[in-house]
Amino acid sequence: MSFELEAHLAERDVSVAIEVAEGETVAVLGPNGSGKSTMLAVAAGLLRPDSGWARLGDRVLFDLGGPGRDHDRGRGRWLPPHARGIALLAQEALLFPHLSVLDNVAFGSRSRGRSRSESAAHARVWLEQVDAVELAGRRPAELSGGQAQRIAVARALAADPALLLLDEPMAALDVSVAPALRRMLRGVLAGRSAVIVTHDVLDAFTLADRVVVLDAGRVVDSGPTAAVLERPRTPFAAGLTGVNLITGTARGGRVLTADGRRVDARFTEPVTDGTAAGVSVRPAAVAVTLEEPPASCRLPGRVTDVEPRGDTVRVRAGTLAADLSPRAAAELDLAPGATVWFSFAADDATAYPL
Ligand SMILES: Nc1ncnc2c1ncn2[C@@H]1O[C@H](COP(=O)(O)OP(=O)(O)OP(=O)(O)O)[C@@H](O)[C@H]1O
Repeated sequence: MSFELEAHLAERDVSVAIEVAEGETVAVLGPNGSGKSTMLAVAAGLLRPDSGWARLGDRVLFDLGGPGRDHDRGRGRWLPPHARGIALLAQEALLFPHLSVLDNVAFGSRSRGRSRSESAAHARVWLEQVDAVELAGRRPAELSGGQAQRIAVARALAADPALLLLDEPMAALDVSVAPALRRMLRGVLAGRSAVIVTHDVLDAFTLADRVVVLDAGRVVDSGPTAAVLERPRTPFAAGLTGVNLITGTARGGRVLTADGRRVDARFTEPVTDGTAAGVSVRPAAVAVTLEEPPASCRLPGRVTDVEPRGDTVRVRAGTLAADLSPRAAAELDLAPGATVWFSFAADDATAYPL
């Protein structure tokens, strides 16, 4: 079902909105404290905002009024968590420790009055979906973190939620088990309306149709995953994908930075002179020289960091980064504080309106 939410919380300085189309998975990304968990808690009914509203399908989940809202319908409505048709999956699996895996997954169905055998049969179907049938008889204490999270997914899905909320489901797991869980989630999220909070850009690329980027309690970017992450509008989004973001103003088919540098790049779409524009360029496409190069895209910088990364060396100067071969880095003999030039070919840089 489609989902729409708007929430304003003065005490937390959070004011956010999100839309999820029917069958779509939206990833919510943002630095610590940007409001991701707050947004999920409001959607799940665990936290009441000062104002805002939400609907799931054609049902109003809450309507506490707010800016631009027609207050005559459903005013003051606040459905409790269990009446929303929403399942929230937390970082930790939070299984009932005294119940077997099967009974954990069957719990919701049992508490809705279905028979024991019917609930168990239903639970087995969901255990199959998460590839964990063989764990049915175990207690939560006998599961690994990854296994417990699979069971939590089965339990959440067994309630047949119209919307699934996932709060960093991979965060508490060992990196070695995350890929298998990510694959499983990709299967169960297909065609389902879901919101996933994550710090991991790989989750966004693998699982989400669209992303919403939060910063300091506001939505600062949203759109199709590849467009938002490959053409970032914020330093945070650029940092997630590891691309350089250079911002400025469009002028005569180029981008003019605030300190007067001209950057040539391929524009993805026509832009009007004078409007804000961004340029993204991968660190691997950036060269570093000591002398000012003839390249048309060149920016001066003072080295802040030189970091070996396997077969490349990342050289940073403030927000600019370049990946050099170890040999090139050694020849330049770079150290923090050195003054250098970063340059790249216009063909390697993408410019877009901000
Ligand atoms: N229980 C609380 N009481 C008051 N303010 C809170 C509470 N929890 C969070 N906040 C504040 O609300 C804002 C949003 O926090 P929130 O936890 O939603 O961010 P987040 O993006 O989920 O962060 P993280 O990535 O660290 O989990 C922050 O300013 C935070 O300090």
